[in-house]
Amino acid sequence: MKLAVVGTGYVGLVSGVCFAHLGHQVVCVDKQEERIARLNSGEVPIYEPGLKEMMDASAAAGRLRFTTGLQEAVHHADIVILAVGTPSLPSGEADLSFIEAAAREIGQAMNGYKIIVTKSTVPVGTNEKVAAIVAAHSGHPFAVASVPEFLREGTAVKDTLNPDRIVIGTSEEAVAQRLAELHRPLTEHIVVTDIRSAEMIKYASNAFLATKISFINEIANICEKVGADVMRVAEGMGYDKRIGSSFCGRESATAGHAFRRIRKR
Ligand SMILES: NC(=O)C1=CN([C@@H]2O[C@H](COP(=O)(O)OP(=O)(O)OC[C@H]3O[C@@H](n4cnc5c(N)ncnc54)[C@H](O)[C@@H]3O)[C@@H](O)[C@H]2O)C=CC1
Ligand SMILES: O=C(O)[C@H]1O[C@H](OP(=O)(O)OP(=O)(O)OC[C@H]2O[C@@H](n3ccc(=O)[nH]c3=O)[C@H](O)[C@@H]2O)[C@H](O)[C@@H](O)[C@@H]1O
Repeated sequence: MKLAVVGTGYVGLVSGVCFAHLGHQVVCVDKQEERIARLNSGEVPIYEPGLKEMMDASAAAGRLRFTTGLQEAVHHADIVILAVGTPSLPSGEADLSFIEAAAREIGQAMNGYKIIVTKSTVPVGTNEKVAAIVAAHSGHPFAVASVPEFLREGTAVKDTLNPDRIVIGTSEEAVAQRLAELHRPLTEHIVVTDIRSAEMIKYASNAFLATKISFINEIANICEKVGADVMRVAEGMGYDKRIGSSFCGRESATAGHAFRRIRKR
């Protein structure tokens, strides 16, 4: 398939490289000229095991390009993937200005039917906003879909090529089939649902992981008071398949950006 990925941060770069690795024709776009120049010279701005090797191989095979030209990338693509940042505002709300600007630019660049996929982590209702913005700037037909990303920094390539599940939110059967075809080589666990449920799955998953960390921190406080060893407590709990051992204490105690975003709410 012909893909454009808008945003070459952690999510966009790793997704673009992995889709090219799977044999798709991928054009990655970023508005940062220096970042694109570095990527075009083979320099990878982040370290993820396997990423550079896959990027070099796909670029050499002509399946992967980097550009600042969003219009040419959109013209090339059947599927346009939005992977721009959605940082927290001081209020704790997600800053959707990058999403909105990218949707506007995609609308202006449209030259025919496209499936526009949001991979960025966005609040429920955002894909409807994206659709409204694109429609306001283009007369061409298009569909929007929510395909949230669950990768972790440090294991991003492994997580992308072997995800626990892929979630596809769309209101159109043909779009679901196309996106399922794109992701089928990665996993058999493909959850197809409506757009709002897909957006909610991402937020609910982040919230649940944050809850696990908060819970074990509270248990750690109690352990200190009663003279118990929280690591052994977490291990003893974690063997229970209903509970599981991940996000219960093995990692450091400083949570990542998505956790902080949830905690502020
Ligand atoms: N980093 C992570 O571990 C994960 C992040 N996410 C979500 O994925 C989204 C992207 O995250 P990151 O890749 O970490 O963000 P990032 O901030 O590292 O990268 C975003 C990139 O998009 C570019 N960009 C912004 N507007 C643009 C435009 N109009 N045209 C072209 N390029 C544009 C920026 O220059 C930047 O390079 C966020 O919503 C984040 O919450 C989801 C799962 C994991
Ligand atoms: O933007 C997003 O939505 C994405 O960002 C997150 O990334 P992040 O919030 O940075 O959180 P993680 O990288 O998953 O890290 C969680 C943090 O919790 C900490 N942690 C984890 C487990 C644990 O038991 N204790 C603990 O303190 C880790 O050390 C880490 O700092 C996730 O990795 C993505 O799947 C997520 O959806």
